[in-house]
Amino acid sequence: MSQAEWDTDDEIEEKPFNVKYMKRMMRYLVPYRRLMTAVVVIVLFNMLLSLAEPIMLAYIIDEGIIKGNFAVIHILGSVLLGIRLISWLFSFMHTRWINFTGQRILFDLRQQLFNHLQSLSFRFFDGRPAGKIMSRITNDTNAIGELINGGLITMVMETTHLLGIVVILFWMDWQLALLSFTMLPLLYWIIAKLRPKIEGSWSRSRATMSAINGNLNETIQGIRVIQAFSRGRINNEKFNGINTRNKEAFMKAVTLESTVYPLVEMIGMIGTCIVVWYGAVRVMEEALTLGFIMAFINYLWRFWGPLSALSKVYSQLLSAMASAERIFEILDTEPEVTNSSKARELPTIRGEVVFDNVSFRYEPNKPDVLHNVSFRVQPGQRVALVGPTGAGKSTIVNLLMRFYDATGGTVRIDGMDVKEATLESLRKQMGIVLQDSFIFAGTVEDNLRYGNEGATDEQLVKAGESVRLDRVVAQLSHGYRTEVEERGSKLSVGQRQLLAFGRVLLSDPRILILDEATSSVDTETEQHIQEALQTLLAGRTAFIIAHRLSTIKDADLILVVENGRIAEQGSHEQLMEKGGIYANLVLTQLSMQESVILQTST
Ligand SMILES: Nc1ncnc2c1ncn2[C@@H]1O[C@H](COP(=O)(O)OP(=O)(O)OP(=O)(O)O)[C@@H](O)[C@H]1O
Repeated sequence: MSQAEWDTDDEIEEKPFNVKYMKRMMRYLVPYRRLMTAVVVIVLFNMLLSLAEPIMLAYIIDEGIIKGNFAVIHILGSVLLGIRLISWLFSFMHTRWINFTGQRILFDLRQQLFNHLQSLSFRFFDGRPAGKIMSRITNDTNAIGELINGGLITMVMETTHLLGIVVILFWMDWQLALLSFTMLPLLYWIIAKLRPKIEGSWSRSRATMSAINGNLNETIQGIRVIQAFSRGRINNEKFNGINTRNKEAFMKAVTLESTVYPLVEMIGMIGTCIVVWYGAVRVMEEALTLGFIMAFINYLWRFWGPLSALSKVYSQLLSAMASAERIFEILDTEPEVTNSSKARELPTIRGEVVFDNVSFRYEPNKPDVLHNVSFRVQPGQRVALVGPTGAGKSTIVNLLMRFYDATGGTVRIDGMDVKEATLESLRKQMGIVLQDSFIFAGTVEDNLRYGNEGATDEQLVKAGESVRLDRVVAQLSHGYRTEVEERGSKLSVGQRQLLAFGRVLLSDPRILILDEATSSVDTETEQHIQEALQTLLAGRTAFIIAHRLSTIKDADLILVVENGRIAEQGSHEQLMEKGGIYANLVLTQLSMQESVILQTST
């Protein structure tokens, strides 16, 4: 599937039947093959029982009611009742089993997708909207689950039903059977003409519904910006447009459906009328019995049900094909960054980091964003990455964490190429705190333990104290057990930052990466963050994407990144002496600070 399909608003709802996908979907049934075989046997047996009913009814009429033979009425009546009871029991069993296997298949598929998604590299998520990935895991798995579960059983059941009815009708009276099928071509024509229109409207209704969901999602996520820009009225109009399209598509589908199905029934009725008329003549001629005609009409009525069920399963099948393609595309995407065949555990590291002529590009056909980057960091050194926005600072960090693999050159930690280390042993020894730290739903404690589930309570409290989180926690209603809600929405930006520091401190990484704390926090929190930082950085190699002069000045090594290159490197003093880009940057910052001081003091 092309990237373009991820980018479009409407996903293709149906695809032609594909044997390969079908076989692959059927594989999910394999673990439940015994249960499914039992279901098919029961369903077929039930079908045979139900096909016997009209014939028995005919016998009751002809031999019992007309001839006044109560024994026939009693015996066959009891048999009919018995059949109903058995059918009910079997239906109960097969519905339960189908639901059970259906849920299991959905469970397996969702689990497989979820596990796989977690192993996929950043590049996969770069170009794919989260909403669409989520919809694949929920809607598309449902579509597949419904098909391999209910749909296939319906197909087996209704095809046998249909065949059984046709055979019985021809066996009873082939001329009458042919006569009753005279309406079939008309019926076929109507269904073939109108069904795609109905399906099209339903598909539009679903597509507009997903646009409604997308719009709602964006509105809730972006409510602050929406209100700040007073976009309410414009957004209402936009939503009104999508909402109207959804309503119209739904109304069209319902109107078409309510026209087609009575039409189908009416045509069925015409077929039945022909049989009644012709049958009545033959009953009067005593060529056929009343019971016979009743049974014939009964079978005829049953003929339309399977036809309509099968046509529904067919469109279900085609939409499951589209879902299968999307799901298998995800499952077939191999993680780009993986453990190589000769990957080794990275022993406890000292923290020496070397970038040796490293180049990198995010996409194969795009230009490099890093060009021949080389530097060496000694264990325990503090490195500040500075440079304009888009220069490549985060990219350097991404390569160190192996979120992506360098396209040229090598990244070495303690002399070992990171590509030769197992991902887990590498990332376990690294810690990262981003500018906007992601906090998970759960308690403060859950978030702190995220990188070290086995930490003792004392370690937890100590980590909290070390990063000044204890003062925040003291104000919370349930201390460390306080729920912080999704994304830590109950905490301020600064508090979230301290929590993220605590989390990383408890995981005790050897190399630490920090996207320097935001400036959007108050002076007191800022001071706490600075103090927390000192504890956090002690004894570790640290990479700081630095914006504040104080952090930059204190660094052991400053890397000035510009246009994907290390334009300058050295200590503050060395770079100031050089009088290049860095010195200019510092002078600009200082003059800005001075002018702010001057402005506030006048
Ligand atoms: N996932 C991505 N896919 C494609 N291009 C990307 C991706 N991430 C970053 N880039 C591009 O790579 C270049 C370097 O980006 P990077 O995020 O490393 O810059 P930065 O120096 O960290 O910037 P900032 O200070 O604004 O965070 C930019 O031109 C950016 O557009």
